[in-house]
Amino acid sequence: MTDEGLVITGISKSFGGVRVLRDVSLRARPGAVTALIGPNGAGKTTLANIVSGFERPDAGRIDVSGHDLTRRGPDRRATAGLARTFQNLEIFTGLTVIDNVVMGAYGRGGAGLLSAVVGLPRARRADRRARAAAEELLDRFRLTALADAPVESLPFGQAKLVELARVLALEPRVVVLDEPVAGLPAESVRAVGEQVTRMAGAGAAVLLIEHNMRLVMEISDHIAVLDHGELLMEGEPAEVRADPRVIEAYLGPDADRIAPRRES
Ligand SMILES: Nc1ncnc2c1ncn2[C@@H]1O[C@H](COP(=O)(O)OP(=O)(O)OP(=O)(O)O)[C@@H](O)[C@H]1O
Repeated sequence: MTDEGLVITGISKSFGGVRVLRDVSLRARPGAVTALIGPNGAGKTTLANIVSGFERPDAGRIDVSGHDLTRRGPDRRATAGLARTFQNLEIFTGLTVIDNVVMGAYGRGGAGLLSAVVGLPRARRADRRARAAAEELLDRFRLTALADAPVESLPFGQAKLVELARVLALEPRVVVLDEPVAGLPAESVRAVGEQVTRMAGAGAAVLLIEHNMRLVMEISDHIAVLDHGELLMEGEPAEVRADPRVIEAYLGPDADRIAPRRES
């Protein structure tokens, strides 16, 4: 069976009688970057919370790789191959850069952290594998020189890269990234963009929530626009950028100045 990636069907959600999402359906295909954009308060993070199991929808369902996960908690979704980053930095302070990434590599299975701590032989093998995977990721993110630095000593941009490397170490099939470049300097934005493209290139279904339109237009294969909790439209970057409804609701009249998608 072909992998369906992330399929969001008919999601609705209200908080205290206020409707935040109304019948939202959306698909993030494996091997592609699907962006979810829209004005502040449109409901993007709420949808990400529902996808990752931190909020329950009032209606609708969430499928990952053909499995209905609507009633599953975040842990069960992680086992099904779903990973998520948050608007705030989620790193393990008190650990080094490499140990942060190793934690991700443990998360994808093997002997588990507890048996590793106890020191079982199988766990030692898993530990070596996790370390090798983490070293490779640090190399990819150009963080090798900082491997043994305490993660909290890093500038925000680099700490964000560590977070992304940890998520990649999970080898997720579906990744939800909530504003991964907010507050990052241009150089880190480029590095994150490269890695997100690479994640999709490796076959992951990426759902990218982001306000940086230059990045969105450059790395997305498909864009969905949420406005007041409803899907306004979806399409390829060029279509979205030119759509009068999207310009009116979100992009503004300078939309044509946003860089087009790089042809590969
Ligand atoms: N737990 C909650 N209780 C009550 N209202 C909430 C809750 N979470 C979100 N909301 C409301 O739901 C609406 C959508 O918020 P959400 O954070 O999903 O939007 P967003 O599109 O992610 O915005 P931004 O781009 O600013 O991050 C907002 O009006 C917000 O105040």
